[in-house]
Amino acid sequence: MRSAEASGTVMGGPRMAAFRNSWPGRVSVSMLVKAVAFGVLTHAIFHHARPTAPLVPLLLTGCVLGWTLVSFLSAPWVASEVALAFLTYVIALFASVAIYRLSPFHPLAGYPGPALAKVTKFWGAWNTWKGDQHHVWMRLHRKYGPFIRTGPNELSIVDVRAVVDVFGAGGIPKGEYYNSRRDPSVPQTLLAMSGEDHDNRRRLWNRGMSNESLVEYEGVVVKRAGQLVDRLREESRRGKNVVDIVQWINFFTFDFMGDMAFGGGYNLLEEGRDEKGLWNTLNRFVLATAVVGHIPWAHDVLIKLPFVSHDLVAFRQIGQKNAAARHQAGAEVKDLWYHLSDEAELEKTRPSVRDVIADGALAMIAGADTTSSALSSFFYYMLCNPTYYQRLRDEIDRVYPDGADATDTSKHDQLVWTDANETLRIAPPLPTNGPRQVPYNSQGATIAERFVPPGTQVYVPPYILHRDPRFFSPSPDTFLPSRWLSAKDGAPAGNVLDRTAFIPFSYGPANCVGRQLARMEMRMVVSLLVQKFEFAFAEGFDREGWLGTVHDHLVSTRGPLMVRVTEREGA
Ligand code: HEM
Repeated sequence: MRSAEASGTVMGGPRMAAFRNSWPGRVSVSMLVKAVAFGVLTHAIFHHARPTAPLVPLLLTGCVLGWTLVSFLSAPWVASEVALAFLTYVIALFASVAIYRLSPFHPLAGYPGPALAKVTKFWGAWNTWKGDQHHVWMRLHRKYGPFIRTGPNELSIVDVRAVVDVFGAGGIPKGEYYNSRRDPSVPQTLLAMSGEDHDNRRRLWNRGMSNESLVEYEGVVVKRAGQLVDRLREESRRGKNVVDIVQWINFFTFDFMGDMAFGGGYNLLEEGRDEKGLWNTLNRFVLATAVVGHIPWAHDVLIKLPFVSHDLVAFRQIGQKNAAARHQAGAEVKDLWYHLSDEAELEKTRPSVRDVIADGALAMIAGADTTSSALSSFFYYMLCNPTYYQRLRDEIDRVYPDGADATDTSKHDQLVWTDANETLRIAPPLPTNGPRQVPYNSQGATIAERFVPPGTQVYVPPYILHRDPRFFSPSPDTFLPSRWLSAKDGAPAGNVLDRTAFIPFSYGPANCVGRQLARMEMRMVVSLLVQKFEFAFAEGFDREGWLGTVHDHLVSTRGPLMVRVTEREGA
């Protein structure tokens, strides 16, 4: 039949046309075999060459190439045949990938996990989109144990030895996940760096977060915390005195980070509303980067789609604009910018403005959203636990009697119940944190005494580690601040069985550089607000439902937390 068609002897007749369109009856088996072979070959090439960033264009090129070749080899052909060949090629390609990832030949075959997770990273992207990655992984760890496969080349490990093996000095570097979050038009931020580059940039950040620097920033916290009290006082004097405490805390942390990082620029507390939608932009930015982090190869393509890129670009621009303005203005105070740009000229070479601007958006996200998340959770758990709330208030009234200045940080070491450890344990602001990646060009790594092959991304998720009875017992799922008290504070000892498992600020050389600042901020705000106000859940507020609004988008985002706020007598 093919030779007759090719010679043109039967071309064009109506019966022939009908016959031609009646595929798959007349499709040649050899053509299908070729399509399958090309699909498997494309997989083999991709597997070997490991194209990361531009995978999509390569995939498409491969598809088109396969299509053309199949079409050519099975010529003469008709459109329906080519369509079927192409479809067969694509199915064969994806089937080959899926079979390999599920097979005993895959290097991670020995690790348990759901089939979908083993086959595609879209599973992880979907969980992040929904915001419940921490809950999904928790269920899997409870089913399968400390090691689970959460992606084709990805593990989540809940073992205290992994904290040291992964995050400790000599641990595992950052990889594709962090690179994909990066704006290709600007230099890398501290967050995405590893090795020597990280050490060099981190030295500047460490200076900006040293004890001396924190003393400089205290005045800024005091000013903004005072402004927060004023605004809540105004609200408490209004009719229903019900406020969304999450929103006010957001405003506080955003304004404060703006002051500290860029010498000022945001005035959300003063305006009492977020007219420019900064928080929404921030939240969408956090979500977009978290989803893209799962599918790094898609970043270069997604970034070009206006509805995806809008928030990524908008937020980066806000951070970079403020950073540039601060650079122009020069140093008035020794803010974070002063240290990051080495205005004291302590380094051999000063970082370029572009380098410092790159850390602009990072400072806002890393500093504002995290602290806001921790403070919001603190208020939530405090209000859910009236006995704890009473103890906290008694302590603050004792340490700062008769309305004494509750911003006095010299008394912070007397604040036992005000410490936020239990909130950071039960609701870590980065519930699953970011992964590290065993380098491709390595021999693999040993993590918690198990071999992990090159290229594997490894998570050690704080949310799950913190609720593991091997490390926090009894009642790891219960908010129990007394577990952090030592015997001298009158608490039963032994509730924190292994402190290395407590990693809300991560661990090792790339742990949170701002943790002392965050703790100082939290103690100050809690002391001041609890001293001045009485808080209670607003009537009818769905307190159980609020937990469902907390989403794991790398940094956790949260919905409105409606509380009744009343001024305390004599406050
Ligand atoms: C309660 C508040 C905070 C929490 C729970 C928190 C948590 C964390 C965690 C878990 C990491 C490691 C991220 C990773 O490995 O991918 C991190 C890194 C970082 N944090 Fe925080 N953070 C908080 C507040 C702050 C503040 C106030 C700043 C100040 C700007 C800050 C700046 C940073 C920076 C720059 C890094 C990157 C460090 C590096 O890669 O060397 N954080 N934080």
